[in-house]
Amino acid sequence: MEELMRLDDINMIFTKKIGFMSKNKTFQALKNVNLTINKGEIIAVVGESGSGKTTIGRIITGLIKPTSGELYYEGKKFTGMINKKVHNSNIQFIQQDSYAALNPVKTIYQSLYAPIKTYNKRMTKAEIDEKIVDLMGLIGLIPVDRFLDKFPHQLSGGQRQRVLMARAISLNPKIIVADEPVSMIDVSLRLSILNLMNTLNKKMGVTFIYITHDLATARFIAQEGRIVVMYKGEVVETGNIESILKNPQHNYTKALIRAVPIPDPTLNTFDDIEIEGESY
Ligand SMILES: Nc1ncnc2c1ncn2[C@@H]1O[C@H](COP(=O)(O)OP(=O)(O)OP(=O)(O)O)[C@@H](O)[C@H]1O
Repeated sequence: MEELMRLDDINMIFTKKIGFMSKNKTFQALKNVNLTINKGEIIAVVGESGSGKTTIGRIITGLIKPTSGELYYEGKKFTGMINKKVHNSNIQFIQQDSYAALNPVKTIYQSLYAPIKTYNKRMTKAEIDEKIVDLMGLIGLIPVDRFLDKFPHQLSGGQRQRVLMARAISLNPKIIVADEPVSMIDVSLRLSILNLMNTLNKKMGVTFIYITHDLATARFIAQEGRIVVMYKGEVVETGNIESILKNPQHNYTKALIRAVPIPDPTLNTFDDIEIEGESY
């Protein structure tokens, strides 16, 4: 496998100001994290709340800089954001709250159009419109005309997550970091979003970093990929998910497995879920 990004001994220390006149308090959110991300793979980062998953995601995307350690992207030192507004279009971040991620006063068409135009100055309006129609088809929001003039609040959570996927892939990224993308949407629609990530990974070769507290969805999405288990800011275990489930090494992983029922994906447990109403 070809290396795309490497996190080399990353530490992240946050400083919190506690009250007026009092001393700053520091908190180490990541401790000596080493991780290699390969081209085209799916990695599920699993851990409880506060274990540092989102912090890793924000560092990979270049939204924050680590306190120490180095990041390499395609073998070169990765400096993250070009400036505060312009992110590296190769690495996209999809957050949990799809409503907050979209501008409430812009239509879906406007939300998709702007980033494509920003990164492809030479594309004409007609070319961008064609690309938007293709993207909408790819992420399954059809008939396209039914959605383009809608505002975010007029869509369901699942539909908004699809729009975020479309916006992310519109820039032809190499990596998409999806931070709990299904935790705020209806259980019956989660599987379709997870499947969409799998499809985009297979069709476009996009590397997905799927961040979750939920081992079951991690297992579903990373069947052929890898899992990274985080505990208190450290990567405690990494490898093929089935091997880790069968033979967990770290006590936290053992506890995590005991705490949640994990449906076996080979039993197609999810297929039994009836999706009512909309099919996305
Ligand atoms: N900007 C910040 N300033 C101070 N502390 C922070 C900041 N960002 C994160 N933290 C702290 O770092 C720790 C790890 O946070 P992080 O969001 O990475 O965890 P997480 O595993 O993603 O948890 P969750 O699932 O709840 O989002 C938390 O204790 C959090 O309070």
